[in-house]
Amino acid sequence: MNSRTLKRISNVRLKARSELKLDEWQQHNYYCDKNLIGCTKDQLERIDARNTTREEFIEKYERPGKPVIIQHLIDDWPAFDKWTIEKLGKKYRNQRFKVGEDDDGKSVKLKMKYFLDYALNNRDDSPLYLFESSFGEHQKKKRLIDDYDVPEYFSEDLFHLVGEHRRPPYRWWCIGPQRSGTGIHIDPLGTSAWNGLISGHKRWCIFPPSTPRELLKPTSADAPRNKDEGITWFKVIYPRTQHHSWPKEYSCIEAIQHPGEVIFVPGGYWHVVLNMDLTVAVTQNFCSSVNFPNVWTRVIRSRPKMSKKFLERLKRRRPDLARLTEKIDINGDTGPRSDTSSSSSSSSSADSSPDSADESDTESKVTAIHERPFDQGDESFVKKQRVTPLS
Ligand SMILES: O=C(O)CCC(=O)C(=O)O
Ligand SMILES: [Fe+2]
Repeated sequence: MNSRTLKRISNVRLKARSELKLDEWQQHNYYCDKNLIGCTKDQLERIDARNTTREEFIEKYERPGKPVIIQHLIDDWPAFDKWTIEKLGKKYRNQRFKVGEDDDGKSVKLKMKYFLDYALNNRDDSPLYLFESSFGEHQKKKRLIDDYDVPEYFSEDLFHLVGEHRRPPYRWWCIGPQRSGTGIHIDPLGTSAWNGLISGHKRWCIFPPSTPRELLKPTSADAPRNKDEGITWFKVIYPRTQHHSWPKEYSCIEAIQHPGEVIFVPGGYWHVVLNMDLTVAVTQNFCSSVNFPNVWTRVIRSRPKMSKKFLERLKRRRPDLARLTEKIDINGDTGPRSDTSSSSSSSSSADSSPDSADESDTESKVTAIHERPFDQGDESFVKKQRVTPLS
């Protein structure tokens, strides 16, 4: 790493993970542990978008809530040409992208040129991960939007109805160095997600919504100061999932996502990701008429103000769904909530919406996943999280 990069990175490391001293970023020597990224186990079903219609996808995968990898869905994206490391390094050289959050929930940002130097030349156990959700609101960074299209399968986007400034964060552009990743979680507000990989390889483990969180979440005892890192999960929990004593009904669905593949993660499913090499990807979360009942329940609970606006808009534009809300038992158990127990802070100013009085502005995908562990007692956890009011 260039010495100027190192200086910037040291600052960012201290802010983004204040629980780690600078010499602790490499304490486990995972850089030398090639088993973690050498895995080839891959059981997830693939479908070919060239012979699967949108209706078929919805009936066979979205409605039953079945994870799947879709091939040839994004073959025509300009991103494959535009998002090479070399071109990104030139086009966005001095643009600052989010690589973490500080203890006050403020975005920690880094210029592209420093991040790429770091991404290619670091030996951190769990490197910083560029995870940017607000690119749509920036003069220069919003050019990224021209380089991809939301695939037809996922084109229904009900949160669009509440307006761009009110809706929860929903799209993330990501560059993940080798060994970086996302700890085990469920996506926020019952939304489902698709993740399109442009380059590199991602290792995924996915578990059904009924899997008990105690089985899946590393504790502070398992991994002091590192319990929420993706790589920690693969070190600590993954081996347990392979043991004969692991309950069959909670079997791990493993996949290696290759460039050009899109993975579909239905709402409610636990998932954890490790970048096996340098990856570039884009991911979006969505509320469609299929997952609407689950999403509605959670919106009511954690974004009460937004739910009013949402209902008002639904009445005009989707009266069928507006009527459906009257039949949804919002107190009923609709499976596990989105998991935010790694969250310790509210979303960045760019991510926060006008509904700041809502219970869980913190329930953004960004804050749900990509920040420091929160090691305090349950009481402060509940107060600070404010995302699991009915837990
Ligand atoms: O790191 C990844 O690619 C997975 C991201 C993810 O699951 C999420 O943002 O919800
Ligand atoms: Fe996720």
